[in-house]
Amino acid sequence: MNPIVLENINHFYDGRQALRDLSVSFAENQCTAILGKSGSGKSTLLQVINGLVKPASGSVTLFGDSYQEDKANVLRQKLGYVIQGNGLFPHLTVEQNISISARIIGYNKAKTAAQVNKLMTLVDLPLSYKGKYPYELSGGEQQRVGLCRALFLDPPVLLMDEPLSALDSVTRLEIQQEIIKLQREAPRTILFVTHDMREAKKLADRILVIDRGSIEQYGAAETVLQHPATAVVKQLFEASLA
Ligand SMILES: Nc1ncnc2c1ncn2[C@@H]1O[C@H](COP(=O)(O)OP(=O)(O)OP(=O)(O)O)[C@@H](O)[C@H]1O
Repeated sequence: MNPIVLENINHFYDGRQALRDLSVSFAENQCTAILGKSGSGKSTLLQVINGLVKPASGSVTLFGDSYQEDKANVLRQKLGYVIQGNGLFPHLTVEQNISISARIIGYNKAKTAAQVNKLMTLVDLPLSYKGKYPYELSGGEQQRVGLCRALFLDPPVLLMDEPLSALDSVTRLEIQQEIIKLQREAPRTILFVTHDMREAKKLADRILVIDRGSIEQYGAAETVLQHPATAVVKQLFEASLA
């Protein structure tokens, strides 16, 4: 069973169509890069999957369940979500940011601390940063904290919306390596939005290209990169590598 299945999704903002009869499913433990021009619907697609956006029509099935069945909270716990610019709470410390969902699941102090330590170590954040506030961290460190927060409940699905786009190329490379390491040690289903073809090539098993809310091409990363199916995909790849 594929953990994420979308069928005939349509969504509109102020009458403008953002997703257009989109049907797609994502296989367990595969990493998919979502590519497309600005405004093509990539973020909306992730938000439909995590239940932040309720589509005008169509169905979203996660692990065999839909959001309609009063299971939204349980479903959301299966999804880690990392956004561009990290979305950390400025008034909370690194430790508090990472463990914000501890209460939902009823972790005690010891379990919470152990999970924070484990995740910070995994992404190479010094444990001495636990008491720091986001403004005291660099952009790359903040992004790592965002990643730890998304992974706190050990979700089987990780959704990342341009997690590395604001970072310098060295930090970007480091966090890409950490994502690869994470995926090797504890594979999960990852969907990440990126504008960077090299990043897609490095991290993704599969590539999904969307344009004006519809799927332009979806397949194994190598196949899509070597054989762009349409002029839109070709143009996107050329622009990204220029
Ligand atoms: N909250 C909103 N209210 C109104 N329109 C929106 C909203 N969110 C997105 N849109 C519009 O829906 C379309 C798809 O937006 P979306 O953010 O999903 O695209 P995207 O591919 O992620 O873009 P980008 O690469 O620039 O982040 C765009 O035309 C956008 O302007």
